[in-house]
Amino acid sequence: MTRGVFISFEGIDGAGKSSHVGSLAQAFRTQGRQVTVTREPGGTPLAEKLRALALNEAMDPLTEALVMFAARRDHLLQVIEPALARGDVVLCDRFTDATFAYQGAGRGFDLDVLHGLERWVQAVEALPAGSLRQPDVTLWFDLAPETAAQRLAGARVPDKFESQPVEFFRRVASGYEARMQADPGRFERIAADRPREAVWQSVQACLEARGWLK
Ligand SMILES: Nc1ncnc2c1ncn2[C@@H]1O[C@H](COP(=O)(O)OP(=O)(O)OP(=O)(O)O)[C@@H](O)[C@H]1O
Ligand SMILES: Cc1cn([C@H]2C[C@H](O)[C@@H](COP(=O)(O)O)O2)c(=O)[nH]c1=O
Repeated sequence: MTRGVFISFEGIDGAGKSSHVGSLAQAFRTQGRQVTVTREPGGTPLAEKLRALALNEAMDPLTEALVMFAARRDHLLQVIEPALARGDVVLCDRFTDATFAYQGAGRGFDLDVLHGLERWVQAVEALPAGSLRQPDVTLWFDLAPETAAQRLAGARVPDKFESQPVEFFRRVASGYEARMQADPGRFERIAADRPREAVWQSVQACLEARGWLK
């Protein structure tokens, strides 16, 4: 049976991730793969309710981190693990790197606590004890916060995170950088300051190089 592949998309708000999720899903389907497209926080009825709270209600950083990980646990068990067991390609718009970047680096919340939560939440039955479910590859759309803000200006009503100042997103970007340094083999850094077609070429090239896309 074909092995499932778990691909996450990361970056600051407005970096241009979501624009490529649908195109990548189509590319995999054209090659005969079953694809599950999902997002975090969200992806299940419960996690979507938690998403609405996380994106719209003020809460302290620990509460925010717990809400993100609670949504993730439900999403992993209900959607991601069954899809990987079926052999699907799972395209997930954000995963745990976002928690380290936003709650950890952005809010300044304790990274040790986040590592602990990661260990609890991402231990799943399909993996040996001590292993955690992580994406096979993480596409990090790297864009200057000023450019992302310009792209988002007027595009939609900003939520709690999108309303944060540029300084917050500089810290978030440094959080992504730190996650990449800690696990360089998993990350692909995509220069997102180029026209959409050039960014798409890079996305395809990364997945071709790993042998997942022909
Ligand atoms: N390469 C690009 N050049 C210029 N504009 C772009 C590019 N890619 C996306 N955009 C535009 O930038 C805005 C943000 O794009 P998109 O929603 O894909 O970003 P995102 O990273 O998914 O953001 P969020 O995480 O906040 O949902 C949209 O208006 C989109 O049309
Ligand atoms: C998973 C996750 C997400 N966030 C933030 C990042 C974004 O501002 C929103 C999600 O909105 P999007 O339009 O779907 O990108 O949530 C976070 O702070 N922590 C997380 O773990």
